[in-house]
Amino acid sequence: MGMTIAEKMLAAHSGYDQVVPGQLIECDIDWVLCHEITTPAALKMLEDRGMARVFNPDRIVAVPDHSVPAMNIKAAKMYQTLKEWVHKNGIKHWFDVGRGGIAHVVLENTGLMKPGQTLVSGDSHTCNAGALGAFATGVGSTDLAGAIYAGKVWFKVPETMLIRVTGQANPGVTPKDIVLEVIKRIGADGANYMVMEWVGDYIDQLDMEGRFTLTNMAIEAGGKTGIVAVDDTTRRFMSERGVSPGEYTEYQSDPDAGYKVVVEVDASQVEPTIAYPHIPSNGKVAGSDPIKVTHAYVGSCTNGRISDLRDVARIMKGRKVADGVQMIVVPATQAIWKQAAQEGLLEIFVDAGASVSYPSCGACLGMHSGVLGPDDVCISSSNRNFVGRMGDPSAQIYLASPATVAASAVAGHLADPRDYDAEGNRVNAAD
Ligand SMILES: CC(C)[C@H](C(=O)O)[C@@H](O)C(=O)O
Ligand code: SF4
Repeated sequence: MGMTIAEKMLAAHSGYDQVVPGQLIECDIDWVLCHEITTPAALKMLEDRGMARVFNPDRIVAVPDHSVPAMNIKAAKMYQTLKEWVHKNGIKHWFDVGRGGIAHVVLENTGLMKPGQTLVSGDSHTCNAGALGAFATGVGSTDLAGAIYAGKVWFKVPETMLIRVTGQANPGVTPKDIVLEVIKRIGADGANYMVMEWVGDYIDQLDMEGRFTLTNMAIEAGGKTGIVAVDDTTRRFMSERGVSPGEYTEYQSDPDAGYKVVVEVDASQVEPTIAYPHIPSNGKVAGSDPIKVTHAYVGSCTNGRISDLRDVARIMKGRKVADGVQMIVVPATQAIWKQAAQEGLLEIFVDAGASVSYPSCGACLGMHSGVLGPDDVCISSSNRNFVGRMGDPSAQIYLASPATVAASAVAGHLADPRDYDAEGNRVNAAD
């Protein structure tokens, strides 16, 4: 039987010609991504065993992002631990505060991580990098320690779910809506320990930013990772980052590859979707209920990219954030922040009455810069709406595309991005 892309990559990294789902392999890891939250525990484990070394200082990318700039002494210490380790071990790719941003988005733009490679990190959204046609997955601190020490991790070869998205999405429908629709259909555990491989003409036409949004959310369906095969869009993205096709391996799934499940999505039938509290699979059509919001958040490794900010600016331009709503916009990286400034997007947000923050995970996981209080209601472009995720357990989090967040911030309640056309003109019933 043929193999899927994921199986081919895992075989190539474990010395086999062929692997099958369920097989245990010892996998060579090309890249280890480290941030300040989970890396200190891994380093402590190694230290306690007298194993404090790194397999290859050139193959580790370190980016503090969750609790930086530090908001308390504990966070400052975690940052120090990461930084001291980086300097002590000569870790080559260090993106300090002011030079980085959210680790996943920093990494995708460096040109370091290439198609066909393997990546682990002590972070569940590591699946993000699968959009490059790579195998990227989150691991716990013990496996992270193993990867830092030996450049290897044990995996059980996952089954693969094929998600075929065909047709043209209607205006106002973004990759975030597509992935929320898929998670709604299959459930928050629908892809448990499976690779989610995205194919179809909708994916073929999708830019890299949209593909990252799709693979980023694999974990919200329980997936081991998300993958999009390399095509001209990927090649162009890599060459814009100074990497030519000769420098990486492209894998395609065989026509007779075995898939555990096939999910068919007609993009033309998908509507702008909002995931209601408290689980990302709780999707409903945007505009169904005008529930009042107190917070609107644009950012995260799912939707804090330049195309997301442009989409928000399209709707915010010349408008105001509704009274009673606190809107926070967090460009995912320094480079995106700068680009947004150059394009005048940040000015649009500020003029609208939004607060523009520095690149970091920010309020996405309720650590700083916009923690929610009791009974707050937030519409967010991030990826998780679990109880207590962004702060107080009584707060309500609604997940949506950046456009839906912007439309809701202006309206002061959950709203429909289709109320605006591609130029940002109001098209449906006026407020
Ligand atoms: C802090 C980190 C371990 C965590 C993760 O693994 O995803 C965070 O990034 C999140 O989004 O919840
Ligand atoms: S932006 Fe949010 S989801 Fe992404 S890594 Fe940071 S905390 Fe996790």
